[in-house]
Amino acid sequence: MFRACHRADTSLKESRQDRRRDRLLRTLALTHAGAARAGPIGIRPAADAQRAADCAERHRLVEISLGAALSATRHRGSCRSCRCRRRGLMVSMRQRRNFRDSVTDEIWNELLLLGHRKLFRPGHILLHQGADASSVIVLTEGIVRVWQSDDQGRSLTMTLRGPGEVLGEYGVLLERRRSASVAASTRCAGHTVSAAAFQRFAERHHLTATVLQLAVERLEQREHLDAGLAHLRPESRLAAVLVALAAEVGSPSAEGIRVDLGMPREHLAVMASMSRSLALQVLRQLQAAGLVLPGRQHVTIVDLPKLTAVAAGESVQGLKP
Ligand SMILES: Nc1ncnc2c1ncn2[C@@H]1O[C@@H]2COP(=O)(O)O[C@H]2[C@H]1O
Repeated sequence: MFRACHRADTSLKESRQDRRRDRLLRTLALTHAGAARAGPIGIRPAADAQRAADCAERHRLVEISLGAALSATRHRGSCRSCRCRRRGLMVSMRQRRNFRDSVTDEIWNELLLLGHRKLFRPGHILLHQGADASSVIVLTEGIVRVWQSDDQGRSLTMTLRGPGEVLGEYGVLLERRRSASVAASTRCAGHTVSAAAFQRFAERHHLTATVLQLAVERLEQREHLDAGLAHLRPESRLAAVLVALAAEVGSPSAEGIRVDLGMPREHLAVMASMSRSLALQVLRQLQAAGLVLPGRQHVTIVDLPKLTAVAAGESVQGLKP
């Protein structure tokens, strides 16, 4: 009787252990499939395995978007979408406010309806410096490069701008010629709205001040960056430029925050006020320290919190001072 009970008890225990092991293996296999790069997400019951895999995918995105630290406000967070209570260090990214963020869906859609949609190939020039400002382009997809040419024909890239921006607004609202040229860095789509229609739209919705305020904020940020550049070491200068571009047009990718430059990497040198050879050397140093992954026409920021620290002039492990 005792033996029978003991056997029954043992086989119960074994089958429980087997089931637990099975669950574990299935869960790990599923989560591993879904989260090869997401890191451990804990062991869950088999019934939850699919949800765990979905969650791992979401986590990766959550982590990447939150991991894109610009504001360096670190906090402990958990995944709200699946309530799996996965805790970790998360950092919130403060992306630049643009026109799209400043208006309701209704107003944005009304603006799009005022124009006609156009597609632009990489390299296409949307606005020419010095030309009459007869329209604005409401950018809905892609990234553009803004640059100015000086009297000697040298061009200075000022910034990159992304979807949700109104391009050519300075000339139209201030009734001036184009202050800069704008070209598509990637494939772009936008709605061209005539100057008169945009002015009426901005007045109707009391948006003239908002558009000008966004422009002033942008110019102030550029001035702030330029002022900082003068005092910083080369690696901090380049890091500051990359961090600023990430705030403008960075998008989450599997490796980190991808910044599509739409120009050879050497052009970053001009933005960071240094020679091309020095810029390439610094990029290699940042790459060796695991902070960035340079591509042909893009740079992926692998560790934005550290790059932000470098931009602020702090010393970072792995980067030679
Ligand atoms: N410093 C800048 N930062 C961002 N965008 C700019 C900057 N300078 C010019 N632009 C944009 O480039 C456009 C060129 O034509 P506009 O001057 O009409 O309007 C300008 C802005 O939309």
